[in-house]
Amino acid sequence: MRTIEVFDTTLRDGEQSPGINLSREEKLEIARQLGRLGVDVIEAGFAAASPGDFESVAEIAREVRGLTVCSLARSVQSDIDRAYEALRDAEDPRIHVFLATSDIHLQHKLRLTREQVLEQIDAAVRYAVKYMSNVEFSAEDAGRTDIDFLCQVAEVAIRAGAKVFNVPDTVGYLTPQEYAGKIRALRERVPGIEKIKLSSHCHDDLGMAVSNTLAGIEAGITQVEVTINGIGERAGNASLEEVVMALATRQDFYQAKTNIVLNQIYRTSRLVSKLTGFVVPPNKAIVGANAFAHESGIHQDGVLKEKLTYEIMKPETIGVAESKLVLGKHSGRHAFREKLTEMGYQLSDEEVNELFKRFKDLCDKKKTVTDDDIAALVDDSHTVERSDLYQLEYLHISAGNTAVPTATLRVRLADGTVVEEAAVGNGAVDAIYQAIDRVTGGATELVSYQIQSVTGGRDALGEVRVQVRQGEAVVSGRGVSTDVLEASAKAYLDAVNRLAAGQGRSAGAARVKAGV
Ligand SMILES: CC(=O)SCCNC(=O)CCNC(=O)[C@H](O)C(C)(C)COP(=O)(O)OP(=O)(O)OC[C@H]1O[C@@H](n2cnc3c(N)ncnc32)[C@H](O)[C@@H]1OP(=O)(O)O
Ligand SMILES: CC(C)C(=O)C(=O)O
Repeated sequence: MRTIEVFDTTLRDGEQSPGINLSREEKLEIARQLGRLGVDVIEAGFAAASPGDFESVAEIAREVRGLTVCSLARSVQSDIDRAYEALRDAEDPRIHVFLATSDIHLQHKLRLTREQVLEQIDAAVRYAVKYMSNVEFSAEDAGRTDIDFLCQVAEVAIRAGAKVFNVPDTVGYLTPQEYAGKIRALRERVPGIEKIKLSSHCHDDLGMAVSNTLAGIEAGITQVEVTINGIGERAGNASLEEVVMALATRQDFYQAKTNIVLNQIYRTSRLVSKLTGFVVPPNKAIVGANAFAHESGIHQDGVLKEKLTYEIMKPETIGVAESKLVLGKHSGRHAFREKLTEMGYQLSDEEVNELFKRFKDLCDKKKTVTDDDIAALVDDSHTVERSDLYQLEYLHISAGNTAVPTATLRVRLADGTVVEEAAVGNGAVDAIYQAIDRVTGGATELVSYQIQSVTGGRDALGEVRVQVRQGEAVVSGRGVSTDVLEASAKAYLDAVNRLAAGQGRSAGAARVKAGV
């Protein structure tokens, strides 16, 4: 089994993402975590870019042990000098020299001929090798470089002393077959290439960075340049977690492994996301919030019976506690029952079926159904069971800053009779309560009214609690709904139902409790 070296460039190419600017302390924190993650090389920055970058590279070189620390440098002596100075205290330093090799870059950017480029590569690598033996050369835009010229470039760099030859698909242009073809051609045609490390560095402009990296490995790449969460210039780089987990999960296919400590992957991803401010999309492979979450009933049923049905890797492998069954409108009874059991409810099949209907109704109104929502549903269903003289069937409110608040409602009585009433009030809630009083015919006084959100977000469940008095009797009522006016109606009816069931306390005791 081959071991593929992981060269992490989160702190160099990753930081080149528009919108990311890490402080020295943040870079050091990430570098330390990359050490725990077990990467082989950290590209700590581009020392010549700024005094801040220089200091970051120097600090990481001083502090982080047990791996190679590297700095990028253009093919000019001043950049190589700065890289060397910054890496002076590293346990195992590497200078990473680069120069573009595609005709487009030569003609428009560098304004050099191919001969001049070969000379500059030779001179730069030889200059860097004077400082240290561990020198990497990158042929920038190798992806669009003519293969004959790329072979010449590799030959010159290797002859000058490069120990690593990197083949960047700088603009993410190649297909996996083309990238693998380039690697095979280099291996077949460049003398001495088998004695050095051959490296990939793929960008994601067409969404093929990971595929190209993996195709490169199939073709003989021995080092992969990657970033955490795939951050990097423009659309980003090949993501470390995807490449590493593809190798780990499909060892049968790739016959290759890495030194990465897999259970540090999730933690590293979270840290980089937090410090860069780049949120990981929920559907991101490996580290996205949904990567191990199942919502649809058929999948949840399968996972409950055997995780292998829908999980190709274990969440705990990458450091995620466990996979989740997310309850939503696509969920089925198996997962719903499992959730109720997990929450400590022991309910009959009939109760679960009844709750399941109400859960589905709630899912149509609410994007995410949380444990609190489910607890509220269960509590609410118990309320209905206890007091079922009046049940709300229909509620319509008309209100506004210039309209007279009006409530129209339909209530079903225990004997099946349906009563409809309408009333106006001081506000929408008052109008509802007036209309309910008309239905029940009771002279009921509202003692207290409280409203709160059960869960977070704009689609949260609202919970209304009321106390009402009828003569000497005072009772409480509770109602829950995504619509606070419906919750208000349900709470009042709950209280009225308790009164009807003779559950009221004496007004004296209630006054003490309610502080009235
Ligand atoms: C594919 C990649 O990711 S490469 C890395 C990209 N990263 C960065 O550029 C981040 C850090 N860069 C910087 O801070 C600045 O660009 C610096 C400090 C390196 C240089 O800044 P400046 O001296 O102001 O030059 P500027 O960036 O405007 O232009 C780049 C110059 O370097 C030249 N150049 C580009 N690549 C190389 C190279 N590999 N070797 C030698 N010269 C190069 C360009 O041709 C241009 O030269 P010119 O001034 O003669 O036209
Ligand atoms: C400097 C090289 C490795 C690079 O970042 C690229 O070509 O994308």
